[in-house]
Amino acid sequence: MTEVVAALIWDENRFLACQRPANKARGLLWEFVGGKVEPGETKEQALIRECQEELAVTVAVQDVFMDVTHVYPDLTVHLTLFNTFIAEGTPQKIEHNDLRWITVEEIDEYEFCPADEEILRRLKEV
Ligand SMILES: Nc1nc2c([nH]c(=O)n2[C@H]2C[C@H](O)[C@@H](COP(=O)(O)OP(=O)(O)OP(=O)(O)O)O2)c(=O)[nH]1
Ligand SMILES: [Mg+2]
Repeated sequence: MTEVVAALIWDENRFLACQRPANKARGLLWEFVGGKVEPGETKEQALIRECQEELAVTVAVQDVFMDVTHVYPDLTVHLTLFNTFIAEGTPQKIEHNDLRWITVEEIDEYEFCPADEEILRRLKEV
């Protein structure tokens, strides 16, 4: 089981959707910014690191919005999605193919990673 952390970043009524690079697993699917927790890191530390590496922003990590487990052919992901806000910086497209601030009404226009489906359903409810 691979521990993955991701960030739900809101700006008023929009959240940040990130398109994965073409050359990685789940290439060109949309995701919440984040990545794998490294040995010796807490989930919060991993999420702050990933947001710095992938977006060049510093996030403040709040509570867990939701966690899900999904089995892919290549790995089983336990994804923990945190509510966060940007404490410093503006998201930069360092590694992603595209970045978009989207409303929950726009979710169906984007093809997200399969592990995110349950999360997106819940987002549409709130
Ligand atoms: N970050 C992120 N990963 C997700 C989401 N949904 C989902 O299925 N995943 C999967 C895709 C990847 O297989 C895995 C996360 O790996 P990653 O590629 O982001 O990991 P990483 O940033 O640490 O990159 P790397 O060092 O493995 O190259 O979890 C999501 O919403 N956000
Ligand atoms: Mg990542």
